[in-house]
Formats: sequence, C-alpha cells, structure tokens
Amino acid sequence: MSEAYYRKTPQQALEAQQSASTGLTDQEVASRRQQFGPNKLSEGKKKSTLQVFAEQFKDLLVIILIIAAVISALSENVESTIVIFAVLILNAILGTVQYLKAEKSLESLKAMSSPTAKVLRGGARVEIPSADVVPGDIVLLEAGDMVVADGRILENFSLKVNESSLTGESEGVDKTEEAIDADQVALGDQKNMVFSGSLVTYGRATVLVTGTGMNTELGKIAALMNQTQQRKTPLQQSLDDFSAKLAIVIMAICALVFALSIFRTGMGVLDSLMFAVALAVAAIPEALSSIVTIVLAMGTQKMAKQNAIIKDLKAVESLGSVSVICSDKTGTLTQNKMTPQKVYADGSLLEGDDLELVNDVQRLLLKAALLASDATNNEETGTSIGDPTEVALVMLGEKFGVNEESYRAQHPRLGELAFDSDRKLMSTLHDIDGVPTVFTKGAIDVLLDRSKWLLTREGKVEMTPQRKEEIARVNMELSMEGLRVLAFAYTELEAVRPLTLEDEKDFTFIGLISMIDPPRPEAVQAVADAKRGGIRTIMITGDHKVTASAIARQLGIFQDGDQAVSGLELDQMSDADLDVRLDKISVYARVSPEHKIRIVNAWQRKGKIVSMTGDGVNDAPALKKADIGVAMGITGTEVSKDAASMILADDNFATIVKAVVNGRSVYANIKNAIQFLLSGNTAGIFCVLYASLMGLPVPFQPVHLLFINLLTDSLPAIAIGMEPARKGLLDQKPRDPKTPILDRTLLGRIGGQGLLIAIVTMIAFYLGWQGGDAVLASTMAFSTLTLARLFHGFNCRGAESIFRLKLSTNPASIAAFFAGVVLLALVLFVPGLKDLFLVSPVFTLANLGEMVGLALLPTVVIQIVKLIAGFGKAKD
Ligand SMILES: Nc1ncnc2c1ncn2[C@@H]1O[C@H](COP(=O)(O)OP(=O)(O)OP(=O)(O)O)[C@@H](O)[C@H]1O
Ligand SMILES: [Ca+2]
Repeated sequence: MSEAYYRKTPQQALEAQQSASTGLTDQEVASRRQQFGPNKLSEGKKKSTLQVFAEQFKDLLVIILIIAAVISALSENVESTIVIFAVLILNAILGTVQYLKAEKSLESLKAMSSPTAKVLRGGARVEIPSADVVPGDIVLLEAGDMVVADGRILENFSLKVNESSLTGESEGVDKTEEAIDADQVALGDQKNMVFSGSLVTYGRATVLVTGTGMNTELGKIAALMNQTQQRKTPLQQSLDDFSAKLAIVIMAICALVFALSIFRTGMGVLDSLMFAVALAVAAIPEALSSIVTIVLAMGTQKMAKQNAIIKDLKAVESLGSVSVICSDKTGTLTQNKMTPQKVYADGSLLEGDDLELVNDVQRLLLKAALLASDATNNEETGTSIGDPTEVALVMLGEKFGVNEESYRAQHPRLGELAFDSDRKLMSTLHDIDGVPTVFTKGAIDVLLDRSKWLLTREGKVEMTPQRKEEIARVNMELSMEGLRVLAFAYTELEAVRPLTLEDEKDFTFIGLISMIDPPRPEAVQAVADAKRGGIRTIMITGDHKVTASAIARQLGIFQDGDQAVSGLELDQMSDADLDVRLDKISVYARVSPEHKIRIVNAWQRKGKIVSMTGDGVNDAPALKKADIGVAMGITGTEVSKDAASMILADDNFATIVKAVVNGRSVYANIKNAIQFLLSGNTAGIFCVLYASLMGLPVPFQPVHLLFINLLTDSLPAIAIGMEPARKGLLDQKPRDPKTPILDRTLLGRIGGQGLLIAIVTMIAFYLGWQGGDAVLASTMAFSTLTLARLFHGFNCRGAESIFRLKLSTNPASIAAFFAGVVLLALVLFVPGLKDLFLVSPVFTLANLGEMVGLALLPTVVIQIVKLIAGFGKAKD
C-alpha cells in the first residue's frame, strides 16, 4: 500500500489519484465506475428468492396442514393430500412474490430519498446521486451536506465537520488542507481528511475522493456489523404477538375438541383428528400478516405520488395518529416568493410608486442591500438564483435601475461572514472610497441592539433611545401587515483583514427594507382540514414575532386568545411554565433550531404524537426526536433529509396534512381488513365447534378452508386495503397510539358478524344433511361460507352502509367479489376439480338457490344495522 493520503500535499494526492483540480473526464468516470462499482455500502447478505420461498414454510400453519395431509392419506383420501400440498406450494409462491414486491417498493423509496453530491467533472459543476461518485472525483462540500465518500481536502474554507457516526465525538471538527507529517494518525486527528457518513456543519471545501463504497472507513465498520434485518412496525409486531397467542388458544381448543369427539360421541380417532385439524385450519388467519405488509407498502406508494416520500414503514402508522404539526413558516406555509415593499431610511417611509432615491442614506441602503447579498436576477429572462430574501433585494435594485452585478464589480467582496439562522445576520467587507467597510444585514432586533449611530442626511448621529423607539415603531407597523423586515447597517475597519464574529458590532444603522411573502393558498385549507381532524398546527419561524403572527392569522393558525412566543422568551421559561402555556402558544418566532427540540419534548410530555419540519443542519436533532421528522425535498440540506422519516418533494405544508389523512386511511383499511379476515375465520370456528358438540359430521374438509382462507378471502382483503381515503377521516380525533388495533368494538364486531355467518352456514349444512348425505351437507356448508364471506367483503369496506359508500368508489372490491365467485363456480362445476375438492357430484338448482339466499342474509342484516346507525348519526 502506498502512503496514507493525510501525509500527501493536495498536489501529491491529485497525482496519486491521477485526477486534476478540474475533475475527471466522462471517460475516466466510466472506467473507474467499472473498476470500483457504485459508491454504496453492501446491504449485508440479501435473502435469495429460494430462501424467501423456503421461509414461507416456516409456519405453524404448515405443520398443521402436513398433519392434515397425512391424516387424509391415512383415510385413503389421496386427492386431498395432493390438493393440500398444491395449495401449500401455491401459497408459498404467492407469499414469495409479495415479499419481493414489497421489498422492491421499499428500495425504490430508498432511492428517492438517497443523498446527492456536488462534483466537478471536466471543469463543470454537476449534482449527481451519491452512488455515482468514484475515486478521483472532486467533491464540493458546503454546510448542510452529507459527506458521501472518504476524501482528502484540497481547498479549505473554515470547514467544520461532525464525525460522530465514526468517532462518537459529537463536537464539530475543524478541518485544514495542510499535510500531516506523522505515522499512525487516528481518524479523529486526520484533520485534512473527510469521511463518508459525516455531516458538514459549517464552511465549505473542495475534496478529492480517495475511497468509495466499502473502501471507506464507514464501509469497514459496516462490514464488521451484522447488517440490518428488516424491522417490523409496531402494528406488525402486535399482530405477530396476537397470532402467537391465537395459535396457543387454538391448540388448546383443538385438543379439547379431539377429546370431546372421542369420548362424548364415540367417534373414531381418525375422524376426531379430522375435526381438530379442520378447526385449526379454520382458525388460523394465514393471509393476515402479508396483507398488512401489502397495505402498508401500497400506502407508501400512494403517498409518494402525492409528494410525501416515506423513508420507513413505521412512519405510515405514526402518521395516522399525529396530533400536532409543527411547521416552518418560510417556504412551507408561505410561497417563499419575496417581493420588495416599503423602504425606510433617514426618517421617511417610501412605498409604492414614490420609491425614488433622493438622498445619500437611501443610496447607501441600496448599496448595502446589493453588496451584502449573493442572489442574482436575469432581467431579460426573469429568472433569479439565490435566497428569495436576497432576490427581493436585487429586485428592489432593479426598480431603481441599478444592476447588482455592476455594483459588485465596482466594490469587490474582500471578506464575508455567511448568514446562519442562529445569528440571523450576514456581513460582507468592501472598499468604499478607500475605507474598508463592513455591510451587515439581518434581523432588526439583533442589528438595532448593536447600533451606536444612526445615518441621516446630515451624517452620523448618536443612536438615542428615542431614535431606537422610532425605528422599532416603524418596524412594528410593517410587521403587523405581515411584511418581513430586514435591517441594514455598516461599520468601518482600520484595514482589510479577515472578518470575525467580533466585527459585527458598533454599527451605524442605515435603514429597513420590507418584503412580502404571501401565504400558500392551499395552506389555508390544509390548516382548516387539520383542525377539523383534531390536529393542532404550530408555526415555528426565524422571522419576527409580529410578522409571524400576522401571517399565522391569515392562515388560520393564530386565533383570538392564542399567544406568540419568541425564542428569547422561551429561554426564560422553565419546562413547568412551558407546560402550562403550551396549549395557548401557536406561534414561536425568532427561534433557533435548538428551540425546536424543546417544543417537541413539551408536546410529547403531554402524550401527543408530534410532526416537526426542518431544513437546516441544526434541525436534524429535532427531526430525529419528533415522531414524524419532516424534511424539505427542494430546499432541505442532505443532513436534514437523512434525519427525517418523511421528505416533502414539494416543500409544501398541505402535503403533510395529506400524508396524515393517508396515514389514517391506511390504518383504517388495515383495521377493516383484519375485521373481514377474522370474522370469517370466527364463523368457521363456530361451525366446527358446534358440529363437534352436536355429534354432526365434520362440516368442512381442510381443503375447503384452505381454499377460502388463501384464495377467496385474500382478494377482498386486499381490495379493502385499497379503499380510497374518505373525507370522513377528518371528522375524527387523532387515534390514541396506545389503544390496540383489536379494541373491544372490533372484537365485538368480529364475534357478532362471525356468529351471523356461522348460523347461515349451519342452516345450509342442515338442509344438505336432511337426506343423510354428509358430502352434500359439507358442500352446502362450504359454498355458503365462501359466498357469505365474499358478500361480507362489502360490509368491511367502511363504517357506512353500502348505499352511502357507493360501491363503485373501489372497483377492486367488485373485481375481488366476482373473482371469488368464479373460483367457487370452478370448484363446484368443473368435473376434475369437483373430485379434488371433495364436492358433492350432484346438487339441485334449489340447493344452489338456498346457498345464495342464505349467504346473502348476514350482509342484509349488517347493512340494515348500519343504515339504522347511520340515521342515528345523521340526526345528531
Ligand atoms: N439572507 C439573509 N441575510 C441576512 N439576514 C437574513 C437572511 N435571511 C433571513 N435573514 C434574517 O434572519 C431571520 C431568520 O431567518 P431564517 O431563515 O432563520 O428563518 P425564516 O426563513 O424567516 O423562517 P422559517 O424558520 O419559517 O423558515 C429573518 O427573519 C431575517 O431577519
Ligand atoms: Ca428558514
């Protein structure tokens, strides 16, 4: 191995990688991509298709079915044995396909949310997916970026990096480009290197990539660790627990039924075993867990189409119980299209058409605005680049016929302190008529406090309390209209030198520029929707309290009696104070990202499920702490996207509310599918139990129950999972995450509906049994149970009656019904299948009529009950 990169100079490093400071050519990239592969960590060992297939058999059900197959063979019923095995294999194939499909859809979601990197290639700056980075690439890092490969720093501009994922050290590390002349330097001390998986918290740098994929320090760790298993969501876990308990109960009942059959009715051992097996097959909800996974995965697909990219299945579930949405203001609730409005300088407020530069103070204000900002605007094409706040300043310049670029060329920037939302200031250094001058723009409260003088037509005067008050009054007036106000000041230095934060003081105040950022129209509706659904919206912003409150009022977030609190006031509150006032506060203004964690914590102490938005590096901890961390797809930093569980592709508040509605709908659909599956199974259990107690022949063969559980029941269950979200979902309070999905109401419905279906099934059985034909009786019972469950699928689509629901809103449910009927008809009428499924060779048209009539009965009863309940609801 050659010498470590930290010992090399930038030039030597470039040579060692055979790269150049302008980056690689496309040809070199292609050949290196061939050689090194994609820049990805290998995902541990992925399960092979065969493994997935084999796992489908690792199930209690299978053991029971094999017992059933053996018993069938013993009772000289070889066809049954064959059918059972065929069904088992079919089931395993279906399970495998579903698993692979769900995995694929999760992978495509992962791809949508994977980070990008800015690189120089052939001298041009391009943004590429992190997977496409190759050794030798020149990566441009800036605050908010995630480091996606290991590299040697070539040029350093105060780069600060958080390497906690590698070193455990949570303090940021200052970087350098100087070579280190030492052996065996620990990772944390390799100050001229950056490592994949770390976060840029400050400054910027150009970096030569020296290692990608598994050849990074992170890759070495990942190789050591046992790679992640798919973790289950709380819902999946609780259903697994439920299934395990159910299995034990079923075994106990089976033993009881077996004993009863032998001792009470004096049935033979084989026949008694048949009863026990039928019961077990009837009771076990085979399709349940895969259907839950499918519905969750379909939910994420749908949300992605509506611009909410979910990074974790768990989030789908939590979304449904969100009760507080904390949202940034600028860009999320507002349009982030700033237009300049009133301007204040030298004691007078200019607005609208009387904007005209009449004196030196106003001219200096404009100069400061254009010099201390980076945005540019192309007047011909009308396209602008940069921070919207700064774009507004450039637009203001245009109003006066001043071009930002000529100003900037006249007074080149000699130093700068970048804007950050903690300091709320930005400063630049210029030569103005031979005097090194610092222009600072930022939040008025911060600037005014540090201003010693005020610039007027007559020159600098002292900043007296009265003058301060006058400026504060003007600011208040502008802010009350919902305008965003930016303050400007300058200070002079003795000589040109690098700026430090210490230089942002002893200012001469110049004036104010206000701008308007209108609310997003759809946000008003979304806030109202959320409110109807019992969800509180809270505005969190770096902007001024009065501006924020005015906008919050326009959006319907801030109502009479509500309070707005500033970050400063929040700092002075104890947790106990905050808990008392929390319900009243709907606007937090002038907050720093650290405040967001406190707000999340406070709501979580009240047992609320909280969603929090964020875009910056410092927002990451709050996003992680929130139940649903939401990052901005367009303006968000890679770091915030990494910490979030949901990404808004359109940065839009309304998308959060839509996702919450979808979360509720997914949960409701899963609940309905569970109701459908379990009530059908319960009916089967009741029938078998009843028959064994009454000494009747076994009403169903295992093949019958398998046919229903795996085929005719799965289709309506999935269709129920596809039920579209309904308006009514917003009339409910958020779900309490602590109540189990199988609550008492649901269990009651499962029992009641199961009983209804069991009654008609046994009536059908008796009708067939009249002539003492056990096969006809069993055929009648099987067909009635199948059909009744197919009809029951419509009952489980929602709480409303079919008439209110409108059948056509979910075509899948109709298709599922008819597919089920066709399958049943095949079994009943196709000669070969008839034998395989042990169906009676002959039955009359009357028999057929009885089956259909009886099967329809439970659904008629359930619909009448729903109608009556619906009338009751309509009245109140
Ligand atoms: N480019 C900038 N240069 C100087 N000061 C700025 C700049 N952008 C914003 N500010 C000042 O800093 C304050 C906070 O800005 P920040 O971007 O943190 O929050 P915001 O965009 O106003 O609100 P939100 O947190 O809702 O996105 C602003 O109110 C403004 O006074
Ligand atoms: Ca912001």
